[in-house]
Amino acid sequence: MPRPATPRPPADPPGVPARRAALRLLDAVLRRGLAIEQALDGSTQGLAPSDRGLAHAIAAEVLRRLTDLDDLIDSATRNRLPDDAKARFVLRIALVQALRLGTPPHAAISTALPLVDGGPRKLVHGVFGTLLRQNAALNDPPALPGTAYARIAGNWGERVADAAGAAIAAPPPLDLTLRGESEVEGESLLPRHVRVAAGTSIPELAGFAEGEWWVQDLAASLPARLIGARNGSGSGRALDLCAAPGGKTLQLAAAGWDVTAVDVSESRLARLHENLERTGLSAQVVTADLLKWEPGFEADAVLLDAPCSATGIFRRHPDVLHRVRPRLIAEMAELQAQLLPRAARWVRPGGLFVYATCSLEPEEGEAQIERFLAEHPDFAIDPVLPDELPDGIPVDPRGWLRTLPGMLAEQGGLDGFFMVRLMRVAA
Ligand SMILES: C[S@@+](CC[C@H](N)C(=O)[O-])C[C@H]1O[C@@H](n2cnc3c(N)ncnc32)[C@H](O)[C@@H]1O
Repeated sequence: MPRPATPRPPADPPGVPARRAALRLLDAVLRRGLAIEQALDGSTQGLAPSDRGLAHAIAAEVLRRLTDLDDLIDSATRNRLPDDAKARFVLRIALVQALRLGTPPHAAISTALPLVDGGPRKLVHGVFGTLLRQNAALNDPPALPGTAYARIAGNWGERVADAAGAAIAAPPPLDLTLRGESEVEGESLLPRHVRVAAGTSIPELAGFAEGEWWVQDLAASLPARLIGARNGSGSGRALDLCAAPGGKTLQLAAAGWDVTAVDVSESRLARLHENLERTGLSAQVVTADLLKWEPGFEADAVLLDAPCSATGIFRRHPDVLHRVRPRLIAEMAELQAQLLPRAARWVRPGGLFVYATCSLEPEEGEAQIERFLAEHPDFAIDPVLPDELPDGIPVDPRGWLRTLPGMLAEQGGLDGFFMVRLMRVAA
């Protein structure tokens, strides 16, 4: 006997699928501890690119404003909603659209209510309506989550933590690294750098299809700059370790190095291949786990852009403010401590070794290098020079570079990074 067909759930009305995807993204970050980028494909399957973009924008803005959104919600509920209550998630999505993203309130709430499913629709509708009637507003600049604020303030002081709050108030500008001498309109803070306004459409900008530039935060462009151009005769060999998606590989290749780029992630290396193709630059690309791989040669320059907690890139990836915990920082520090001495072995005597992380945590930067130098007397710091940097970024007296929230604030800021240039000297 044919089985009776299971009734299909009714299709979502227009506008709802993007909000449902935003809900899935927030669940992935806040309840499962994933990065937005990790969850994006799975959470937005089947959506048109514009809806995928909208889902991402809603989730990212909720994460920038989460503390203030929750304070508003708590001010309008008699019994505090649990942190993981569906109703709280749906209210965050509706409120952020009405208060931050310019969505008309009736559209924000009517596309959010279906997400409550069998839950308390009346409560969600009521809290949303109450807050809008009270002309509720979100703080500017936004408050960081308490744990993130305490960690930044503990490491770098309250001024830096306050600057981090200010840095997420608006999307940051976009930095382009130029392959050669091409002209792109915008502010240039270093040679081969141009800064364009947030929201600029990348594919429509002149020179994109021709591969004349690539998007790379100004701070992220500094480690490869510390290696510099390959001058003189012969082919200098550079190892770019943890290379994907390849911003630094492109810089090294454009500067004349014979680059071997290594990364363990095939999907991220696929983007590196696309980037090489678009820019017409070349590199040998190796898929390998650096804890096992051996290059079989000593390089003139080695760049290790180590995997890290990524707390320095919170402006574009606000999920790190919520999901990075001390345990993840400790795990990353352990991995870095294993990668550093391996990478160092592959630097020829007299060669350069640059270590970088996009983290605000001293455990992943300063502490790694202090320990490495104590254990490797054949390496010494080759201090970063002020004229290698944009005005307004100080070199640490110990010769390394630490970029922090608040630096270059008037020009739009830059990501938080640690980087150091070492030279292999005789032991
Ligand atoms: C900070 S990202 C690299 C960004 C890249 N350098 C750029 O400029 O585009 C760190 C990279 O380390 C890679 N990675 C993590 N563990 C690794 C390992 N054991 N061996 C090789 N690569 C690894 C990750 O796949 C990730 O692509």
